[in-house]
Amino acid sequence: MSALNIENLQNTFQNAVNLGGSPGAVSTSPTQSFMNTLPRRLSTSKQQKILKPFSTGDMKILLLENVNQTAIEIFNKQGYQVEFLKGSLPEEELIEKIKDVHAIGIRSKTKLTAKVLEHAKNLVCIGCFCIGTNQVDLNFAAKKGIAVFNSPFSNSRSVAELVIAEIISLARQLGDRSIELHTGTWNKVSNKCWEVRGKTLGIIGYGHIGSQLSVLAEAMGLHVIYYDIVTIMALGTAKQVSTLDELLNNSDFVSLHVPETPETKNLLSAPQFAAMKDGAYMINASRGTVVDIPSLIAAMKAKKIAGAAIDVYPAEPRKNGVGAFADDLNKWTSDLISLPNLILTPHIGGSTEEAQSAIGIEVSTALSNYINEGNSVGSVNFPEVSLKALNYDQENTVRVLYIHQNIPGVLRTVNNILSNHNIDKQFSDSHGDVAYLMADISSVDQSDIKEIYEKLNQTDAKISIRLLY
Ligand SMILES: NC(=O)c1ccc[n+]([C@@H]2O[C@H](COP(=O)([O-])OP(=O)(O)OC[C@H]3O[C@@H](n4cnc5c(N)ncnc54)[C@H](O)[C@@H]3O)[C@@H](O)[C@H]2O)c1
Ligand SMILES: O=C(O)CC[C@@H](O)C(=O)O
Repeated sequence: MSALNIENLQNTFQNAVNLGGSPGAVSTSPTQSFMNTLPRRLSTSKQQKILKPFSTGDMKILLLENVNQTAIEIFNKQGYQVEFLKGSLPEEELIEKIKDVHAIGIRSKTKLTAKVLEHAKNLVCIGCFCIGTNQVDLNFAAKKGIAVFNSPFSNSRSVAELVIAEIISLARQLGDRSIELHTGTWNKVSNKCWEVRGKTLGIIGYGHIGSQLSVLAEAMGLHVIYYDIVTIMALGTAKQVSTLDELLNNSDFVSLHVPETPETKNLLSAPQFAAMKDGAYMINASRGTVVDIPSLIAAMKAKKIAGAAIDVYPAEPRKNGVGAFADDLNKWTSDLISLPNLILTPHIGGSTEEAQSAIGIEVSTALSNYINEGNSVGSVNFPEVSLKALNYDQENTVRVLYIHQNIPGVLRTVNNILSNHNIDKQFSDSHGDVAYLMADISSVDQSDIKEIYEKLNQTDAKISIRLLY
């Protein structure tokens, strides 16, 4: 059973009575000012009706990992109950907490595995307040009817700027000079310190971040080459190369911007470091699994690699704190931190005020749109379906949200159930094994709603149902 279903029908009916289909009742619902801030996908001159067939105060949102204040404000304006925690939670605590929440907001550390999601009886949607979604079992979530949203590019610029800073810092050994001076050592050297002008930057993964980095790097006089599994239009004078080896053989700096996938695990390991130019530099701000760290340590000890910057690690601490980054987390930590010209940062590539604020707004808005209207556009694991917002002229109209197994004959069954009413609009799409039907049906009396719900609930293909009005 999904969240806002039969158990919530009492609330549903109560709320319907409260609203009474009348615009005057809007003051009991979330503020219109918030709704006005939502980027509307379809404009209408009529006042949009706010669809919320549940008591908003019963809507529970759990926000972990210090999700930005902008998100809390948006959810508060909706009238939802928001619980906010600064860190992520260990599995057992997460399982307890997730049991009764309707939406959860996380960043990169919270692992929403099948085991955890199995306990999420009321969960309607998940917000990843970041780019990466590898921390969520996306297929399992979809099969449970849980839509997952992320922020695909709000922190791309922040990551690209960090990498630019690191390219110059590595070329000038800035980290080491700074540490030395902090401890009283004056070490004025130019040996193996370089300008970046005229050097070659090799970018692995030319997506949102890689291509931003390309533009910034060219502005500083670097030549840019890139390797990607798909053919992508080059920006500026950058050039795509056809093999990873070609990139590694020709780059003074190699920067990784690929997602975590089975194919990118240990993408850079001993053979790839061997293929790099002598004295080259490596930067990884993608995911910790992409670089085989013991091989990097060996290549740096052998002076094959002259410096590296790492922002992401195979295992990362759940929260900030002294002593959190140690051998019990990743067994090679002591070995790694002893290396010269190595910049280590605690997964802060996307951690700027600008990025976090934009992500907070973007993801909380997507979740609110999905909760309130059923609009799944932008979901990363779900069919993307949307219908024009209903307006107050459309009395007695109910929006049916029916998530179901993608098997033949379902639409016929559903349309039979809805056939006593006028189906004003209908939109259905599928994504793998899961399909999502959204329909606005008119001429529905309050007394019909429970019956429609119960009939849909008895269909074999049903994953979850919500009725909004
Ligand atoms: N350090 C941070 O704080 C931080 C912040 C944001 C994103 N990230 C990470 O950076 C990654 C990239 O972000 P993005 O927004 O540029 O993603 P994106 O999806 O826009 O681009 C990724 C690119 O990698 C390519 N790619 C995939 N597999 C590849 C492979 N095996 N070899 C070569 N290319 C491959 C894709 O074709 C795509 O062009 C994210 O998935 C995330 O894990 C880290
Ligand atoms: O903010 C985070 O925890 C993750 C940042 C980054 O890795 C992302 O995927 O956007």
